[in-house]
Amino acid sequence: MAARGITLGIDLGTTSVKAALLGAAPDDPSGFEVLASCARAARAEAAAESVVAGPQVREQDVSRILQALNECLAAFPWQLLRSVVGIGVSGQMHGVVFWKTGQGCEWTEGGISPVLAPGAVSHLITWQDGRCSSEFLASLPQPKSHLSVATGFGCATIFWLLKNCPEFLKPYDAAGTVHDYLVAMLCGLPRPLMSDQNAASWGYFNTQSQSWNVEILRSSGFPVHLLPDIAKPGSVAGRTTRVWFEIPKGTKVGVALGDLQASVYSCMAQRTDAVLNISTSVQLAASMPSGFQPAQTPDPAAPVAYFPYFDGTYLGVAASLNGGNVLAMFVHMLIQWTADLGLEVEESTVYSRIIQAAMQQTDTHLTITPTVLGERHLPDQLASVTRISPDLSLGHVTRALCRGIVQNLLSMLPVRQLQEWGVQRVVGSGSALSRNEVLKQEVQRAFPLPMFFGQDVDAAVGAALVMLQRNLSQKES
Ligand SMILES: Nc1ncnc2c1ncn2[C@@H]1O[C@H](COP(=O)(O)OP(=O)(O)OP(=O)(O)O)[C@@H](O)[C@H]1O
Ligand SMILES: O=C(CO)[C@@H](O)[C@H](O)[C@H](O)[C@H](O)CO
Repeated sequence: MAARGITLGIDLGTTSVKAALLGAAPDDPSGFEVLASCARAARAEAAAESVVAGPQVREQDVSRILQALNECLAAFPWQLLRSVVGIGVSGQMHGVVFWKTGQGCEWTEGGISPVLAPGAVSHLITWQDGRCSSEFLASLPQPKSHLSVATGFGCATIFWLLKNCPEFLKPYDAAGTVHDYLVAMLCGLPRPLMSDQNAASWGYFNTQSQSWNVEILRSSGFPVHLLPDIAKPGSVAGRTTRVWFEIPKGTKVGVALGDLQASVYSCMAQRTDAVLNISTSVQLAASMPSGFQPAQTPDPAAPVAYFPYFDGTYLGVAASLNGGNVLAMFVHMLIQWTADLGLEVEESTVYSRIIQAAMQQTDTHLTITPTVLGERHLPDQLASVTRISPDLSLGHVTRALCRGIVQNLLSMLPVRQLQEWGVQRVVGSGSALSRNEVLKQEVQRAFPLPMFFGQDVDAAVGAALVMLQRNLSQKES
């Protein structure tokens, strides 16, 4: 087993935290090997901290996220952790967490080495947060960016807090995504650093000039001091300030990446590959030709967005809000109905039974449009079920739900468009896909292109791979 030049990748996802240890493997066609990996459910959903926020709020408790991370790292062999020379971090995009500089975390004694615990830090207000209504978003200034602003985007959330509960922001002087927060804490950064991947996901960021829309924001009273400094994705943010789970003090930490870009990086072997990632949400992404520049005005009705990737390139992305989370909602509904009938059933049993039932039901007329959470380009269009026949078995419903998730995505980014971009093959990733044979079948049925399925810790592997391939030989920027 390789024990030199190991990189650690961490992905702070919506449902789970994942970590992977990677080593160089010159004899493998990929050039790397995954030495160990681990995933832990974060179970971080929390009630809103701000009293005015309504039922659409989606917040997560940062201490739960860090606890899941600690569990992942504790599960790795210490011999491998000792050889870590770089840490790459990615996570759920768009969301925002606030903290007080110098007091954002505490290092508590946890056995062999100190453990990171939250200090003066808010909840994470996630990308799934729905507090910004269409009317509220329409009242915000027009961004000078090719990306429009949706609910759950950091800058929209900050505007909402500013207008509805300005007191909430008072104790804090720094903000970032939750993965920017982790990087800032590991390195003791005096000001958070953010890659353009995450900055674009907050809104009011111009990817061409690589700058925030500071004037537009300032003239609307936005607290611009909360905007992080920008750094290149793939560059080094700093070095760890202490030994952490046997990882030596002074280890390089990369600027945090978006989970979308990190997943794509882990499995896009060629520029002609498209990546289909199904985890909590779903993304279908392909490389834009080098030199591609998106139109400079936002189009809120466009189902495809162009997100920054590496080295000034872009990904064309259909990012659906309705993916594995819709299946998870269905599973929780079944558990609740069963409980209402006086019975108890385990979540894992429900997943395996519904998947088994749908494997028996190879086709269905039932049609489910699964957009329970709306889509960013169609926030008010919710889910629907049509063509209901008397045979409404679990198998029919599960198959129709899986098919609906895939068809909804393809209605946003049709295969024809992928082919025009030169896509020749689709790589499937994400744990909602790898754990669900029915979803895989529906993906294979829907794509008239060769399909290849990757691993299920992709964003963590991507974050580690960026460190392995792009950082270790570079000087800090
Ligand atoms: N036992 C199971 N069998 C099959 N699928 C499952 C099972 N448990 C969870 N899932 C699916 O996996 C999804 C969670 O995927 P994952 O753990 O990759 O989330 P995540 O990485 O936190 O998401 P993201 O990276 O988008 O934030 C759930 O939404 C659900 O659809
Ligand atoms: O699914 C996510 C978090 O678990 C998001 O970060 C998505 O990756 C993101 O919404 C999308 O890819 C781009 O908008």
